[in-house]
Amino acid sequence: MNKVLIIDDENQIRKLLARMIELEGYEVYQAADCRSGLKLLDISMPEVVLCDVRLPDGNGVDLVLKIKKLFPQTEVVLLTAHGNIPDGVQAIKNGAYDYITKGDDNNKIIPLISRAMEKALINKRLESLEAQIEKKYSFSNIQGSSKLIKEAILLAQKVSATDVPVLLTGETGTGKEVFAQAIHGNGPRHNKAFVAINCSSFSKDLLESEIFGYKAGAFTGANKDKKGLFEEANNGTIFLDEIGEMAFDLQAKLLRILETGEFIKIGETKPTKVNVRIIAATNRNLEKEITENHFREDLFYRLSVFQIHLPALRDRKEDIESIALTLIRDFGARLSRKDIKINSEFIEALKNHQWKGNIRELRNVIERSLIICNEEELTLQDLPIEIQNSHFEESAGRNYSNFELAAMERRHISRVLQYTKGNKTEAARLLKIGLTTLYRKIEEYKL
Ligand SMILES: Nc1ncnc2c1ncn2[C@@H]1O[C@H](COP(=O)(O)OP(=O)(O)OP(=O)(O)O)[C@@H](O)[C@H]1O
Repeated sequence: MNKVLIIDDENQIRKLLARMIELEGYEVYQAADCRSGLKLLDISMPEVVLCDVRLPDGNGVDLVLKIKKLFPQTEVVLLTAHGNIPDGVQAIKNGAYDYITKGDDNNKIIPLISRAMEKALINKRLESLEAQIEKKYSFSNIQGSSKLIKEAILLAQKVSATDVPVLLTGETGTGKEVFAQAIHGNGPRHNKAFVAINCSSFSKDLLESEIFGYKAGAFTGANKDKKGLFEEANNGTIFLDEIGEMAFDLQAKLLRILETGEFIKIGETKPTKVNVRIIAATNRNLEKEITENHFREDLFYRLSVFQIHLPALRDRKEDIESIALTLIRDFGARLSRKDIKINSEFIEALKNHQWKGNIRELRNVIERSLIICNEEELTLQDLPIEIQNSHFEESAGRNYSNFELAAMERRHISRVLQYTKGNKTEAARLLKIGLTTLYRKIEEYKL
């Protein structure tokens, strides 16, 4: 139930108001002075406060200021004396939602409370969304406790307080965008825009229009002016993903922004000035791209003032288990499989895999396994076949070629043994081979 607090020392009026408001379905609290009003606010957190001006221990107009400072999402409506407009005006300056004349405007009170309540509920929702975004854009979101990831986090934390351009390098799925968001979210620009663009998703001309914008009439189809992403990100951060894919002549324009903070829109003659922090990312070897004349050396030196390399998942194997468990918990909650158990072989197989797609691939594999799994426990069988295979090979201590019959036989026997929960007599019966043969194969394949 939504809550309203009435602060008024005139008992009769307060009780009358309380009755009226209760009849509208609100939970009503009452206080007779500033001190008990603030105390009730703290305990019951009402969304709306209806407050008299003259109170025994203070003035309602000043109280508005205090309430808004301590409880910014609460909306206050001031009850002013007849004809005292200056009080109402000052209350609004102090942050009140509105004011109303006591006694005269009784029929306006309920609609006003209802509007103030709507605003207070929006304030609450906004605060919770902001908290969610803050969490998303924070370093606490970056999982892993290996030395390599900790070093990368430490560097990123240091650079986040500055305006220096950052170049994030690392394979696909290693978290370059997650790092860019955290650097932005922890820096002085955190409450300004974070604009991301993947340079590989556009042709050269489209990318130029997207990033720098254009003037109406610049080319056929340019009917009106278009703001580019640099303007959208003004005072905030732009994240240029896959920077290695940017066309050579566009790179010159980017270099100019880095050097002067200015660029010229397509079809424009005057430069536009912006104040944008640039974070770029690549999974290419830019030094190699420079030698092949695909990337400008001067731009590289400008961008790579502060370079952070994000380690591949296979180079920080010690993180795989904890990341996997967190992902199982998160996806498990979403897929209503909160209490699912995890077989140790499942985790071992994850640790043995090469993870060319890094955390993105791990996320996808975990989500898929949870969807596929029909039992109470995640087992090897719930993993994609290539992960199962590499696990079998790893535990056999040798590499089988893709076409080797032995590899398939090993995998099949292992699965049947898992199915019979290690019961060899039952496994031999299902495989239609003798028990001694099964023992020999278990020995041979090191199962
Ligand atoms: N350290 C991490 N902790 C938790 N989640 C992570 C981490 N790194 C990456 N992820 C998750 O992995 C996925 C891929 O991350 P992200 O898009 O940041 O990678 P990327 O390196 O930018 O990839 P690409 O080069 O393909 O753009 C996202 O779902 C992200 O939430």
